[in-house]
This record gives sequence, C-alpha cells and structure tokens, in this order.
Amino acid sequence: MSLISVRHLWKEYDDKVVLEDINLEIEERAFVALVGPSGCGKTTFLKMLLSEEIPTRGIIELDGKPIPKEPGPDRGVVYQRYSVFPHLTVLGNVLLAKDLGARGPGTRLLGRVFGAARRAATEKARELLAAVGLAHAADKYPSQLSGGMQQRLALAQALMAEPRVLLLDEPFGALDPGIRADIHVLMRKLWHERALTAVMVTHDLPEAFGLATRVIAFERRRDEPSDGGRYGARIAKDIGIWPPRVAGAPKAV
Ligand SMILES: Nc1ncnc2c1ncn2[C@@H]1O[C@H](COP(=O)(O)OP(=O)(O)OP(=O)(O)O)[C@@H](O)[C@H]1O
Repeated sequence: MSLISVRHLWKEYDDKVVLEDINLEIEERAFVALVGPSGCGKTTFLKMLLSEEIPTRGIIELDGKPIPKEPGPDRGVVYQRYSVFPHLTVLGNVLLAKDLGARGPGTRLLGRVFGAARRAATEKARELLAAVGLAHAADKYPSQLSGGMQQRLALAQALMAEPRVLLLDEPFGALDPGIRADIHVLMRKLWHERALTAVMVTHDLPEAFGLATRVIAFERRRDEPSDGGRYGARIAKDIGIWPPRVAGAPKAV
C-alpha cells in the first residue's frame, strides 16, 4: 500500500483551476521531487499534503486513511526561508517544535513539556542538532547563523516531531552553490538514516535528479491568457531515477 495516495485531486481558486485531476501514489521512503513552471501549483499541492489548503475535489490519503484535516506531527515542513523565533537560541527553537506539537503525558497547559519529558526532549534536540551539524551552535541566536545554518536548523526543527512525511518547499533555493552542495549531502544522509518519506518542490533540476527517487513534473496542457484559468496543471512527467535509489542503502546511489 502507498503511504500517500492522491486521487482525482482538483484545486480551484474562484474560477481559476490550479490543479486538475492529479493522481499519484507515493511509496513509503520515497523521495519525490516536484518540478514545473512558476505558478503551476507545486506549492499549492504541498500545502494540501500539509492540510494548510483543502482540495476543491478529490481525495488525499495518508496510510490508507483520509489525511488529517489539520497540520500535525505526522508531517513536517521546511520552507525556503526559515521563520525563527529571534529571542530563542538554536536549541530553544528546536525545543519549541516539541512544545508546539506536545500532547499527552508530561505536558501541561499551553503544551509546554516539563520534567523528565523536558529532559528527554532536550536530549533529542541536541541529538538532532548534532545530526544537522549544529552541535556547536546550540546556544547561538538565529541572527548569528548563516543562511545554510538556518536551513539546517529548519531541518532539525521539522524532524523534532519525527514526521513520517517531510515536505520541503524550495528549501535550498536561497543558498549559494557551495553551501547548497553541503546541505544536499546532509539531506541525503537524513533521508537514508531516518524513516522519512520526502516530497520536495524545487526549481533546480540537478537538485531534483540528484536527491530524489522520482521526479514529477506538473504542467498545464494549455497556458494562454485567453484560456482564463480554465486549465489546471496535471502530471506531465513521472520519472523514476535509474539506477534506483533505495533509502537506507546509500551504496546503491
Ligand atoms: N490563496 C490563493 N488564492 C488565490 N490564488 C492562489 C492562492 N494561492 C495560490 N494561488 C494561485 O495558484 C497558482 C499556483 O500557485 P503556487 O504558488 O502553488 O505555484 P508554484 O508552482 O508553487 O509557483 P512557484 O514555482 O512560482 O513558487 C498561482 O497562479 C497562484 O497565484
């Protein structure tokens, strides 16, 4: 069974069709790159996977069940520009992800984590900071971080709730090429080492083909101003990388 199943999905804003009859099955541990012209609906699609937007028609299932109506800890997200809390340290920003997502035993009003749960969360946040190469920066403030370090922090924060699905919206688009290459290495490592299924929007084809197991291109079959928004984008290409990349088996890359 697929982890994510999208069937006959349409998204319209007023009388403008953005996405038209999208059908897609995403296997667990896949790394899907979504590419396509500007404005073709890639971010809108990601927002529907995150439950920040509601489909006009059609079905999205996560693990065989309708996707939850609200964003939740099962889906993490990283945007191109990370919105940090400037008055919190790097460690504090990662812990906040836990606070915001906190539920159940060990939690109190406002969802803040206390006591043993707090200590476990701090340990986990430190482990994540080490995993993204920010162990040395735990006590720094976001304004003291470079763009690349901020995106590493964004990854740590997104992973704090151990999401099954990691959604990435041009996460490395604002970085210089050298920094980007470094963070690609990190992204590969995280995907191999953690139980993640990733869906990443990117404009960068080498990035798409360099990281993904599968590259999906959205495109409108007609895109004339005279069409007045009658046609949405569809899946124009669905390319499996060859030889296949297998999560957890970096030697196969
Ligand atoms: N809330 C909204 N209300 C109305 N129209 C919207 C809304 N959000 C997005 N759109 C429109 O939907 C279309 C798709 O936008 P979207 O941002 O998903 O495209 P994209 O492929 O991610 O573009 P880009 O590559 O430039 O980021 C655009 O025409 C946009 O103007």
